[in-house]
Amino acid sequence: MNSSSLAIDVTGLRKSYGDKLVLDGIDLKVAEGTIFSLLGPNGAGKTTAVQILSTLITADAGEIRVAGHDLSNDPEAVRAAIGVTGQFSAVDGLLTGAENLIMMADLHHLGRSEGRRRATELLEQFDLADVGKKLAMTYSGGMKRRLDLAMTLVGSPRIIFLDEPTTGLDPRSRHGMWQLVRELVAGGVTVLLTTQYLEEADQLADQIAVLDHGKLVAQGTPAELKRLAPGGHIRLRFTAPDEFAAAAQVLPAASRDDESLVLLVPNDGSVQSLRALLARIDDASLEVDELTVHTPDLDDVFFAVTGQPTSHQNDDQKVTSK
Ligand SMILES: Nc1ncnc2c1ncn2[C@@H]1O[C@H](COP(=O)(O)OP(=O)(O)OP(=O)(O)O)[C@@H](O)[C@H]1O
Repeated sequence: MNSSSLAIDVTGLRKSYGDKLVLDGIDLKVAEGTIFSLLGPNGAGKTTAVQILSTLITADAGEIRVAGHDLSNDPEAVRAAIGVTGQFSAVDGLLTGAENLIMMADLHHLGRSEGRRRATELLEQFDLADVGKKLAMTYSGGMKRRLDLAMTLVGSPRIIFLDEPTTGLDPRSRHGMWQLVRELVAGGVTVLLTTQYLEEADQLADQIAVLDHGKLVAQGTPAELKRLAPGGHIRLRFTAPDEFAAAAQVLPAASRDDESLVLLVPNDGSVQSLRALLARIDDASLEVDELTVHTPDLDDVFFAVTGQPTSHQNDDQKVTSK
């Protein structure tokens, strides 16, 4: 990749706290106008990486360029090009949404009328126009996150760091944030996103780097990473032992769990192969209690590359016959 088209270009980044090595020589290449996700469990070093790239703390070693500027020589230029939304919100609960935005506009020296114009525009864009005159402390978690992101955008940054932007949000607010992030990138902004949610990285990221114990253990597009994981299967659960035994005869490739009356049939998750399996079940007049399709997802990748399961390993799509 041509280094001039990289929004973030990091080589050999290292950081220790005392004798604890937090980042052990990581490389990150983030193309302009893309979403790059740094994915990892708690304590992997994600926040430390964002703090370094956004000039809040210094690295022990490494070459870092952000928006074309060398971070150690020209941190001011880096600061002018970036916006950061962290785990700790910049929102002041005792100000209204509009006042929070105007305060940011003042910090960016936008001038009074331009500041108001920008605040109104951002309240609209972030679906906060109705509550713009209410105190931010009355906002829901999702609304506060949206306001926080809107405040980051007041200075029109080209690169945005989002540190775990949806942690603690309900699914609806999480989807709302994802949509906003997609819109920002469609407008040409580059996003570096840290998350511990595999689904979030899968939904948003063009490129994902998996960070574990301060090292990058895998990197690629979501599709490339999924190829690292073992294949998918269809899980069939039966209530009647004789149905289970008959099904095991009909589907000899399946691995069986006699105790829970479950068969795992290797399957690529395509509609075609699912249809073929259902036809075989139908032909043999088998009574299946529950059918679950398990396609390899980033959870499997995570497990494959870190050896640790994630907290939401069993979120498969279930189809129950009752
Ligand atoms: N100021 C500090 N002093 C000492 N150790 C620190 C400091 N900041 C972070 N650490 C340690 O560095 C490691 C990485 O922390 P970091 O916050 O970067 O992880 P993370 O991947 O962002 O996790 P989380 O999702 O919990 O924020 C942790 O073990 C943490 O305890």
